[in-house]
Amino acid sequence: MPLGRVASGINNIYTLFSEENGREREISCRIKGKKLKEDLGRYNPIAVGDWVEFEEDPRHEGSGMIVSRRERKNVFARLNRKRGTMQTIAANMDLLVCLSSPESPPFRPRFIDRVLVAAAIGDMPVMILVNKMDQKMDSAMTGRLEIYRSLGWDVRFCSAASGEGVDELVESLRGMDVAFVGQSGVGKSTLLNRIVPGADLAVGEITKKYNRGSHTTCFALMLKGDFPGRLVDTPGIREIDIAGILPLDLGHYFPDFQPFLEDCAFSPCYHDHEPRCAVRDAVEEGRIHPDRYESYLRILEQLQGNEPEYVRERGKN
Ligand SMILES: Nc1nc2c(ncn2[C@@H]2O[C@H](COP(=O)(O)OP(=O)(O)OP(=O)(O)O)[C@@H](O)[C@H]2O)c(=O)[nH]1
Ligand SMILES: [Zn+2]
Repeated sequence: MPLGRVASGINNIYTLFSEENGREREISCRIKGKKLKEDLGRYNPIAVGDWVEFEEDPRHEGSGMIVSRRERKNVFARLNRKRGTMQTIAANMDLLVCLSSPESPPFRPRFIDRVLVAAAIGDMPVMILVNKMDQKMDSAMTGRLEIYRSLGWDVRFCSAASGEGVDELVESLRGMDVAFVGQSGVGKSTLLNRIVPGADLAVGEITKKYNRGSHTTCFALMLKGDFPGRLVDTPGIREIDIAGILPLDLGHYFPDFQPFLEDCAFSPCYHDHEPRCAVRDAVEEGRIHPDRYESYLRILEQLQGNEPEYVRERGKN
């Protein structure tokens, strides 16, 4: 059965990229029988980046039915709070680029921390990319970026507007499947238009009143066009709610906590109220940045408020 890559999905109609005799075709598909066996009551059983098997309709060239989904190597997903289900934003990516900006919208390390946790749960590697490097960066921001770098994340800078840093970025992404996430208005569409000429993504004006962008992209979208590798644009995200892990395991998704996790007096330890907690001691001693610890506490609180059935559900698949 032919294999296709999910490039977009709107209102249960999916566009697949499928290669046939070295030629790329687009197939418009629905899910056969409306449900896949891989569908575990998720917000979306199929996500951009998925590999799926499909049957083409012999009477309508270019349209067909998705029959099954291949196992995923990784996912980037969040909890859709309204529906209480996991929403997969992209699957099978070599890299997730977490895009941010210094001033408009303002730098939000708390958001980046959530992206890093969600990506780690789904086994997706992350690059932290600061766009709009023409804007002013304060010392709190550069300090935070330095922490990410020291913890092993690739931290880069560019300006989609002027083009500075973009060539180096493109060089580092060559041949990879890469999804871009970020808050609305950080410049994803501007950057992708620059990287993939002809991508023609809508660029929104920053809503000045709130100093944040409005939603001009509606769904994740795998771009066509001239790039060696697949690039995926995602809608501007305001919040990322974490799910798929037990609250007690959250500390393992903070690499800066790793050296201390074994030394807490109580086991298990939530690292929030227990006496003689090695993580809290490390915060006191300045060995863990207090702001990273604050991110941890907020995510912990959110996880503890999740419905029980979404706590245990694995982030993957
Ligand atoms: N100063 C500056 N402005 C930029 C840069 N890159 C993009 N912008 C501006 O930022 C605004 C938002 O850009 P978009 O590309 O629409 O942002 P987005 O992240 O795609 O936003 P959503 O579609 O809402 O997710 C636009 O007015 C861009 O012109 C940059 O490097 N520097
Ligand atoms: Zn502890």
